[in-house]
Amino acid sequence: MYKIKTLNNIAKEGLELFSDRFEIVDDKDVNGILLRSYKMHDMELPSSLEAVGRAGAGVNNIPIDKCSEKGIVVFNTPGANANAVKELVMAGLLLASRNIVGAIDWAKTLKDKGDEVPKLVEAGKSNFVGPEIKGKTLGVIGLGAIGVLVANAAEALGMKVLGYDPFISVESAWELDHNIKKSDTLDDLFMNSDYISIHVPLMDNTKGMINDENISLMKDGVRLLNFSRAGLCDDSSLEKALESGKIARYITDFPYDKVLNMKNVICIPHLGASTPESEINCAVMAVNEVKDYIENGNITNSVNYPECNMGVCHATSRIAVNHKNIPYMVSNITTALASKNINIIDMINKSKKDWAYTLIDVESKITSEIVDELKAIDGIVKVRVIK
Ligand SMILES: NC(=O)C1=CN([C@@H]2O[C@H](COP(=O)(O)OP(=O)(O)OC[C@H]3O[C@@H](n4cnc5c(N)ncnc54)[C@H](O)[C@@H]3O)[C@@H](O)[C@H]2O)C=CC1
Ligand SMILES: O=C(O)C(=O)COP(=O)(O)O
Repeated sequence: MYKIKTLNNIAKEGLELFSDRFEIVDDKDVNGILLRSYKMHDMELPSSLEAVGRAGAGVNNIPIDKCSEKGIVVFNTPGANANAVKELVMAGLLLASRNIVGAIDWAKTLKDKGDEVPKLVEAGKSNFVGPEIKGKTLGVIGLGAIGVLVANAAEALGMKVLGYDPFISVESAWELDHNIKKSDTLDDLFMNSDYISIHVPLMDNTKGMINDENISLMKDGVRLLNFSRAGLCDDSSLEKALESGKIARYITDFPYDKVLNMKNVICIPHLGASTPESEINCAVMAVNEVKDYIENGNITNSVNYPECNMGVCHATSRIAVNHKNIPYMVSNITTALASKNINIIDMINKSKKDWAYTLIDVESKITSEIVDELKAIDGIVKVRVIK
């Protein structure tokens, strides 16, 4: 029986897809983990762990390098929550413009003022005037699953849209509305945008990408939206810019104490992916990925190991080997098998940056002696007998 542990609530529509070869348990020694935003960095990774499935996009809550070194494949669910985030970003654009939150708060103060309310409304409303988004320029940083949807939706609402993504995928480029202008540099986007929305992952090279230097290039009164991760904006730069009015409003899906105390900030409690549709999409995708990896050794949408698919095994046995992407691995593995007179009938070897994966179907039963021999090869970090 394969054991799966969930570290966050995972939609039942996903969990139900596990066959009766799987059980959801609360043990330590599990084959797979499913999670959303749970921070795994301080968690001990058991030697039994084969797969981590992030039902969502961002993987900064998972110790990817540590997982790679232990041969644990980390999956995410690209695009599965993108529409949910896009819809909230569209709301964010309007919240950034029309002082809707301030106005609603003020309207609540009129409670119990009887027949006076309509008169007070008409007298007070001029305090809450805010600009339209139509005709204004939105700069979208990161044109992946979410950025593309945001750019296209803003364009459909009459905005001019500038996009910046030096690593844009061919698929995203195909999806992008032809009216969206490419910004060759980030500086160019900062200088020409009335609204800026960030849709990049939090990584070492994107951390603090909104800082004093970049803010100084922005238009006075720019409105900034961050539905990606808190760490993309430098705290003290943000605080200064909001205080001076350089940034007129900051809308974020990632509240923390310091930002909650800043002026002109609207905080949403990380609701980007919190729709039933997105929760189901993410759970279904994550479960299918983890299940196919554990049962068949196939890898789809991993962030640390390469894509690999040999379907269901029809041979006598299948072995999966996670290893470093270094010379002689394939020859060492095949030599070890040949030395035991094991004939290979199908095989894939793929690599992704520093890590590689070899999936092999053979005509004989795999013994624990062969597994131990493979495990002893320098560079191999995990060996699994799938069948
Ligand atoms: N608020 C929420 O609930 C959610 C937040 N997110 C956040 O949004 C981020 C983006 O999500 P997706 O669009 O689904 O991911 P994605 O992987 O489809 O897109 C990310 C894009 O950023 C681009 N990129 C990377 N580094 C860049 C850089 N330095 N400058 C410009 N572009 C760069 C990539 O080329 C890629 O096209 C996630 O990493 C996550 O942090 C994602 C889902 C839900
Ligand atoms: O998918 C992402 O990156 C998100 O930020 C969504 O997080 P959640 O699944 O709502 O905890």
